Amino acid sequence: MSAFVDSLLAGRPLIMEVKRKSPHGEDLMAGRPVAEVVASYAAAGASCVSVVTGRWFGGTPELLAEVAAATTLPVLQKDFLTRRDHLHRARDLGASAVLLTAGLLTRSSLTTLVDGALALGLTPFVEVTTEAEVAALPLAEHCVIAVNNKDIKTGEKDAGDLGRSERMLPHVLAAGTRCPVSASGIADPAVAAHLVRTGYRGLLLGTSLLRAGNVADWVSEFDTALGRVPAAEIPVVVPG
Ligand SMILES: O=C(O)c1ccccc1NCC(=O)[C@H](O)[C@H](O)COP(=O)(O)O
Repeated sequence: MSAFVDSLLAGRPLIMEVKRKSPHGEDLMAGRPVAEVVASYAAAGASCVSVVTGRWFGGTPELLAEVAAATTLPVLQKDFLTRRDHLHRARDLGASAVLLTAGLLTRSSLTTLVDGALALGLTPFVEVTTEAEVAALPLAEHCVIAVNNKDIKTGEKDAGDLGRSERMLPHVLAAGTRCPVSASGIADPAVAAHLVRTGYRGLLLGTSLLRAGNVADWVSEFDTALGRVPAAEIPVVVPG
């Protein structure tokens, strides 16, 4: 059982991210309080919230606690988590899911961390960029498998290759996950809707939402592109 996966599968397939800085040093919060950004995500219909605590993106562990205190939605911690005590800290600070970056961990560390996360009731959110990483994944059926469209090894300074998500989806599904996610570099609501139509059950959105003037408008464009009627436009029928 995973609150993170259940929330994504039951609701809008959007994980909305709090990240202080872009890889190029741009201030993405623009002076807004964390709680205000998180509230705008919840109001716009996020199913889950992600928070980047890595310091190269301006994050801190305390930012996780701040985000978790501001929402009842399941929270993903994005950082380079490499040890079991990192998992304990994540849980204690309020995370429901933890990022494990397959390309940066040995197979045995990844297995230990997936096991450790599950034992603590945390959902392993395993990020992959190659088919070989997917094939080597332990306990894939208990993990979210996220295809990262950007390259973390070069600090995600690239624009992102959304074709990677398309190419890798059959391999990700074959691994047995209930919840394939496409992450990073998704700038356009129509492209986001296309990824969902191809079979992704979750999208991780950071920069595009943090830069959007109005998150609700972005989501409404996404809903329209997906063929969903935005809640605000459903006519209220008063009986009798
Ligand atoms: O991807 C990682 O391995 C990673 C590790 C530590 C901190 C952050 C990490 N990734 C950050 C991201 O992948 C992006 O912030 C996230 O996917 C949203 O991307 P974007 O929509 O392009 O801002």
